[in-house]
Amino acid sequence: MCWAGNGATLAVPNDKERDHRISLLVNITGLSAGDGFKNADGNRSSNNKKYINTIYSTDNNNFNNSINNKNIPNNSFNNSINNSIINNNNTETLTSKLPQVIIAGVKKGGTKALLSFLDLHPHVRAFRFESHFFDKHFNKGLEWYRLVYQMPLTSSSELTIEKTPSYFVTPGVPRRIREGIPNVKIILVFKDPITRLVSDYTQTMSKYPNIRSFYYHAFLRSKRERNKRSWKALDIGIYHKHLQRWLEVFDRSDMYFMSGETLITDPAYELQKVEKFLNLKPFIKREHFVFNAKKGFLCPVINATDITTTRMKCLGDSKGRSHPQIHPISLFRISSFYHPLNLIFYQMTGINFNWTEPSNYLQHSTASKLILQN
Ligand SMILES: Nc1ncnc2c1ncn2[C@@H]1O[C@H](COP(=O)(O)OS(=O)(=O)O)[C@@H](OP(=O)(O)O)[C@H]1O
Repeated sequence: MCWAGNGATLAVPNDKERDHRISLLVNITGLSAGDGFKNADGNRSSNNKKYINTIYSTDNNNFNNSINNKNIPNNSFNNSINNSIINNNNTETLTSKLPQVIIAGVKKGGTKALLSFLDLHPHVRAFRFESHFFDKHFNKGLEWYRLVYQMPLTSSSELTIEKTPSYFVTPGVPRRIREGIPNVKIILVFKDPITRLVSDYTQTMSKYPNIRSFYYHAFLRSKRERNKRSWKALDIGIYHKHLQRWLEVFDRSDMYFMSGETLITDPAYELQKVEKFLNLKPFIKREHFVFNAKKGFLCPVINATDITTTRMKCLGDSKGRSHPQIHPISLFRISSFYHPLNLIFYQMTGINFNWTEPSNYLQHSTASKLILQN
């Protein structure tokens, strides 16, 4: 199994699996191998083989485009498909399964780190893209999700896992997941909403360098645009509000809440707890993670049993960005907003995440004395 870092190599299937995928698509679409799928404009694009090859392109954008441009008749997915392949040793049938585990958020909580660390486990197969099936593609049907969206071929002992962080905040998603995959387990990684917010802002800055200041977004924009939507990034951190929707639909025992902070400082500890939650054989150890000074994070190592052949696999550049400095007074003000909401969230989850208290942001600031005195 190989982990695709951000924008890095995609797990390309072997020939056998690729041929199998092609025949599968030909079956479910009713097209012959020479026919082409139509793109969004109704023009025939390329032949199916080329289409499949595009799916397995090593470029994430190509993958997403090929999925978005496709125009496959919906009802053809209602047929039940004999989707299986014999593994290389001819010992077991592998099938594409709907995910048994979904990492449903939170955005910037450490979801990619968690997915890639879990993928170290020999009985886990991570789906490497954010499918957005339950929030954006639900009308395409579960078979589309499972087959056309390329859930990996797995044996009966392997778990398929995917992550789409926007699920956490999208109303309707918990119920869709529950009804679509009744036995699914949900994992949520929570980070201090302030760190999460700054991380989110940093990501937006990297895409739109001319974005207005953090201060503007946090304090001015919502006032000025009182009747419009307030800053969405701020809303994501109102965890108890979003979690309520999940708890109305899922048993607490089917959900695992993780600390994004511990995932950074001691990933093995968190991963071992997840192994228990998923009834996986214990596998992940502290030796699987080595601190990389350049990255500033613990990175997973492949082949951790033999130190001479280990290889570090840090996450890509978009994970672990350096954050802009935000004025402590701004942080204090936002923290004062989140703090009472965090307490409700701690009560709801039964976990004290111990996130930074508002006054801590002011400890080294002269302005703090003024604010605390008044
Ligand atoms: N080992 C390791 N290496 C790098 N980064 C790590 C790691 N563990 C956790 N993290 C944290 O993951 C944050 C990104 O979170 P997500 O993957 O959930 O982001 S996203 O929602 O998919 O965009 C990312 O946020 P930023 O620091 O803002 O980049 C990291 O803090």
